[in-house]
Amino acid sequence: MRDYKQFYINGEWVDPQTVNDFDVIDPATETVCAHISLGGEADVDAAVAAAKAAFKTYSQSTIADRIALFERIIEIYKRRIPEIAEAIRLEMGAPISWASSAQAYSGLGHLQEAAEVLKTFEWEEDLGDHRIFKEPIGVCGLITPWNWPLNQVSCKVAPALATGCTMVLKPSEIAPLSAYLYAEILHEAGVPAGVFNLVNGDGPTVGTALSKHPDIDMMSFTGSTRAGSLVAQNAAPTVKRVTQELGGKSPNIILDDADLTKAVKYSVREMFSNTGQSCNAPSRLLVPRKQLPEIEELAVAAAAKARPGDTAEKTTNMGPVVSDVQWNKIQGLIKAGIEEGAKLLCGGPGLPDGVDRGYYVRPTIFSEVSNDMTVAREEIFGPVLVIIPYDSEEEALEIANDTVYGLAGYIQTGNIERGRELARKLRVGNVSINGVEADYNIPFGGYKQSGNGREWGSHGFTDYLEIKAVSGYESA
Ligand SMILES: NC(=O)c1ccc[n+]([C@@H]2O[C@H](COP(=O)([O-])OP(=O)(O)OC[C@H]3O[C@@H](n4cnc5c(N)ncnc54)[C@H](O)[C@@H]3O)[C@@H](O)[C@H]2O)c1
Repeated sequence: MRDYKQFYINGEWVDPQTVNDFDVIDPATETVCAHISLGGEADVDAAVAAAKAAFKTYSQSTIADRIALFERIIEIYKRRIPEIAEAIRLEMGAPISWASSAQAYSGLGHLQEAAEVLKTFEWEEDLGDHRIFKEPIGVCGLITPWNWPLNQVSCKVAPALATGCTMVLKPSEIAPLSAYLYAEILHEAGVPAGVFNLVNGDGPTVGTALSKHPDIDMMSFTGSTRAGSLVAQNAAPTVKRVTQELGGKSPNIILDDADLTKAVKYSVREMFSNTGQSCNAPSRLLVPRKQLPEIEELAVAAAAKARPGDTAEKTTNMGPVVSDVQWNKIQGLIKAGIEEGAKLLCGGPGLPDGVDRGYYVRPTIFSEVSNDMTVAREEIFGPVLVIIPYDSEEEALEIANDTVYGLAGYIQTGNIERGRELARKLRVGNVSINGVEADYNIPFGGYKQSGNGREWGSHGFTDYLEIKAVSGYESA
């Protein structure tokens, strides 16, 4: 078993100031797969001091230097993909085929995109007698969750590095292994000492210390709405910028002109991917009431394709959920669905057939759900889909927007123009029509309690930049 107990501060691997070991659990086997250390305020102070000192020179580095740095990072990342995939499999239970493709490659995608954006990004513009400069904001505190571990790390570190910021990363203590490898990659690529620092730890200790720190200029947080709100509250006295990517309960509207077989197959597969643990999962399936019986039948058939099992096995397409805490929470929500009168189409409480260990959840679909039921309102973060019937497109839109969240929306239709019109009326940051996937160059983020700020691509640079207007550029 590898030792992951050190922190990466000022270009070196260092021991924590106080010993505080923590077990990382493989959720597929419920066994310890690694040990990390949980840091404290003193570790945060050392990392922030290193980042603050490094900002003086790194913020002045040339764009050509940063592009060359990204090229080195990308090469090393590619070489280490099999190790990264294995780390993600162990830390959060992604089946190896999924960990090697979607999960590991998402970290690479953000690096490649940032390198591309760097080549053409406009760092200044002239407005009459004035010049507007975009400058790195300073020292950034980055806090990430366990569900897409390197996707989240990379979509923060890449724009921070590209814009000339320095940073302290605190990955999820539940899934910290791939972030450790990421730090090794940055070290090998020659990221200057102090530019990137990693301190492991829990939210209430290290997360709070970062949020409150007077020498941190911005916090970029991804995780639950509960913790994101605490970060903002702790950051408020020092008036630092806070960007948040939080939870979701995203609607997926099947319109009455959709190809039902294709639409339902896609909708169920998309909901169950990553074992339902995606903030933008299409978790509320809104369907025309008159087509409900046919859709229910198609949905059950699609759910039968989910194969929960050994995460090391290439044919497994559904892993466990990340922890016993999440497993128990999901069981409670499934029971609430049954008690509140939703119709259970498949799945339900307990472990899937043939599984006797691991935090596996039965792929579950509820139908005849109304939007005020607990399963329609709360983010479940597991393989649980709810089907909500509607009687008109207006009603579908009303139900879709009737949530505190506003991260993503999905539309299935045979008429693309109709889908585009409806997309404009959804109060969400990202809409996918007919299964078109997001690209790394589009902005990603939410309306309402799903957060603020946008990550990914050139829009993602904005969160890490200050704007300076210099008057005195009048032409002679
Ligand atoms: N919108 C997005 O882009 C996006 C992406 C992934 C996950 N999520 C959301 O994340 C949640 C699941 O992740 P999770 O369970 O790891 O969430 P979480 O909020 O419990 O933890 C996320 C991170 O925040 C830290 N944290 C916890 N309490 C904190 C505090 N008081 N101060 C500072 N940091 C604190 C944790 O240690 C972890 O690193 C879901 O709600 C999901 O929707 C959102």
